[in-house]
Amino acid sequence: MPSDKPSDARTEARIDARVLVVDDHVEMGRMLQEPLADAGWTVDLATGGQEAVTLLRSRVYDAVLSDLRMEQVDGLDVLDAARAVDPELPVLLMTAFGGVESAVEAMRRGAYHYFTKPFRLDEVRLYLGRALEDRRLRAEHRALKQASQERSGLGSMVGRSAPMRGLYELVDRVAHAAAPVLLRGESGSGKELVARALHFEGPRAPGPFVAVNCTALPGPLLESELFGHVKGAFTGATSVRRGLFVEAHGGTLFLDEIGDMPTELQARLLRILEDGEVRAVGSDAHRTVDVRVVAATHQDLEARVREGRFRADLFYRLNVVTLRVPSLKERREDIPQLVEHFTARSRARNPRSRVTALSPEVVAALGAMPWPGNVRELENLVERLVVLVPRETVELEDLRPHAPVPEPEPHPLALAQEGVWPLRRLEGEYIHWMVQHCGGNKTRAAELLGIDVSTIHRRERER
Ligand SMILES: Nc1ncnc2c1ncn2[C@@H]1O[C@H](COP(=O)(O)OP(=O)(O)OP(=O)(O)O)[C@@H](O)[C@H]1O
Repeated sequence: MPSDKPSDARTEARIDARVLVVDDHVEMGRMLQEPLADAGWTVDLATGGQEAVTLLRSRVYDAVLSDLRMEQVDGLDVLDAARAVDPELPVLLMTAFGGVESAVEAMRRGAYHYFTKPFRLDEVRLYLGRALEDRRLRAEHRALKQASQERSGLGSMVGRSAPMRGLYELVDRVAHAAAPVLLRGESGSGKELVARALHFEGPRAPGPFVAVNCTALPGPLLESELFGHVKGAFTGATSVRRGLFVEAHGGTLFLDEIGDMPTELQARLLRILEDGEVRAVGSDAHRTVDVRVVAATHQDLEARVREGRFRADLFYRLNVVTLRVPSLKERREDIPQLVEHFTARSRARNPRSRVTALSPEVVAALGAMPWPGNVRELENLVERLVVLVPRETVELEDLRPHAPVPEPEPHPLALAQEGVWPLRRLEGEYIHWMVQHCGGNKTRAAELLGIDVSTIHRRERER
């Protein structure tokens, strides 16, 4: 039986939609057309199932309202045709009293709702409105999900330098494999971003991405956080905890700072990686989970293995696929693009800021800084400038209080004034000066010098 009338207010909202009404009695179709058009929808009429099927294949509809019993092509055929062109297209059927059996069959095949004749027009309008609203919400949800995936996939990573291009290629390949991954790289270089990209670029994207920092919790807490615990497993375990491995089922578990994981937990982690079975603290039962582990570290894991602080067997298991995330120093040419990206992001977060850009001198100075804290440090500095500088363009004097701006190197011509330098030496010094002047961006320096970037690399080696 059709359920009770929907009473929710959301059906009141007007939605721009195109509805197909199907009935082989023209008058019946016309009778429905007007009130539905009054509700704000565009209504097409099909006189019979055959015409409806043709229309469905040639136009995009948002909902179908069809009579169930029709000559030749009936409502069930219309339903099948509608679902073949768009499995989410809501189909509502009208049936005479006595046709309930086929209406039930229609519901089984995916119809949204059925009305038993005689029905009231406001009832049809209400259910149709609800179907359209559900469809709109579903589309909206899909769009949001896709946008958030793009934000989390490779699309969220900034930088076109050679090391980053190499990394993207590897991420793309590794995302589709099942083996655990070890990410290595300095603190703040973007390891978590890479872990997310591995998740969202691969087949596990619809599943959960769960991140945990192994240094954030003391051993026993980390253990129950990861593997879960049963009620009463230890003092204070007043409720059941599923654990992050179970939460990440079907997805990815990101174990940040794996080098700091206590050795007892390392043994348990190894067992899960080997047989996929998790046992909650205080429980005898095992649960099989399907989780891809991505671990990250900025430490020298080989040294920790030698010191007996990291299990060699776990290290070998994790080290099958290793990706190295380059430090910011190794990809200085990405700094201008990162600066632009973080400026735009900070502006969006601080709408009262007047800053729209950093001057080319500031960008060049940022390009020459050492960046021990990598991208995170650059991101924080840009945010500070966007919040604090009361001008549209950030100049060098704005930067000085916030960062150790390197003194510009003297121009080689000034140095050479004292004596005579062979032309080749002057050329070498000039190339070096230009690279510094461009904040380490060799591509830009090569452009300004009118030479190939490989010449810069060669001359630097000779220097
Ligand atoms: N290529 C990149 N493009 C854009 N933003 C980046 C990039 N790399 C890093 N970031 C940003 O820099 C910050 C630090 O990155 P992330 O947390 O991924 O580093 P991490 O290597 O995991 O650091 P830690 O070792 O300290 O955990 C984040 O805000 C991240 O969004």
